[in-house]
Amino acid sequence: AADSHWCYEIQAKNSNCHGPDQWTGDCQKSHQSPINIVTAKAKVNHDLGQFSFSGYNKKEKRTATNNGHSVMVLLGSEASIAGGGLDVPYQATQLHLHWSQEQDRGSEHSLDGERFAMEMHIVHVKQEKSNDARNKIAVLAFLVEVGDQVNKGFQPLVEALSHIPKPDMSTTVNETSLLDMLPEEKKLRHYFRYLGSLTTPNCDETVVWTVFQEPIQLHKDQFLEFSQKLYYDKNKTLAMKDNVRPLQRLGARQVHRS
Ligand SMILES: Nc1nc(-c2ccc(Cl)c(S(N)(=O)=O)c2)cs1
Ligand SMILES: [Zn+2]
Repeated sequence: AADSHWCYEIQAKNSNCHGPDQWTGDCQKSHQSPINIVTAKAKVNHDLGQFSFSGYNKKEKRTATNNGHSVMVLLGSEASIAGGGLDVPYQATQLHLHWSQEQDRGSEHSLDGERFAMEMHIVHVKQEKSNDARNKIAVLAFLVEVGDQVNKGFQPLVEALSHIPKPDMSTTVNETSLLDMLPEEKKLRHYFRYLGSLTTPNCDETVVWTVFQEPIQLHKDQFLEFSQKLYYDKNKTLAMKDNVRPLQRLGARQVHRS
């Protein structure tokens, strides 16, 4: 029921769902995400080499869904990553985003206290079984900056948003390649790495995080579509925005950098 379901602070104010400080599962543990990354304290690790992206350049029709917390694009495991200091290859399963309406509070991670307009997460899972559960999932996190440059690679997703205003609605996204949505590959050499969790319940502490230094550029109008076309609820009373978990304590963890 809505009372027991998890939600973001912006929703908890007006309904009896459980906001971030009431999230259960692993959400109250000590290796949580997101975090603020103090870039000067990140330790250079030369094992953090370049990523090799496979299937990221394939133009595919995909399904986008409003799942009541974000817009999620299913990636049907035809894309995968290797390298980037990861122990084995990981298969992409989905991408989704977090955002606000303001340009400085829509990202989940922050860099030296700076927050961005949005954050895109491409979620991957390990191809083979392994006993180490701490890195079962690999999320590639891209910060998004807003400017006057149209991001052509984002356009198919932006155009799909008006077809999925309410939770549990899905639509087809025309040919997009993941690579077209990202900063150019040679700028993806610089990234931060740490072990953390899902930023949504049950906040499982099974994620090896990669936060790229180079932001994605999006046009202001493309950015505004997310908070203007999507809703958290079926009555379209609450626009979907600020689907951002508060910062978590780093604790004894070390952040590394490539
Ligand atoms: N129902 C939903 N699930 C998610 C989700 C699932 C897996 C992962 Cl890994 C994440 S996150 N933000 O940690 O990347 C979010 C969002 S909304
Ligand atoms: Zn996410």
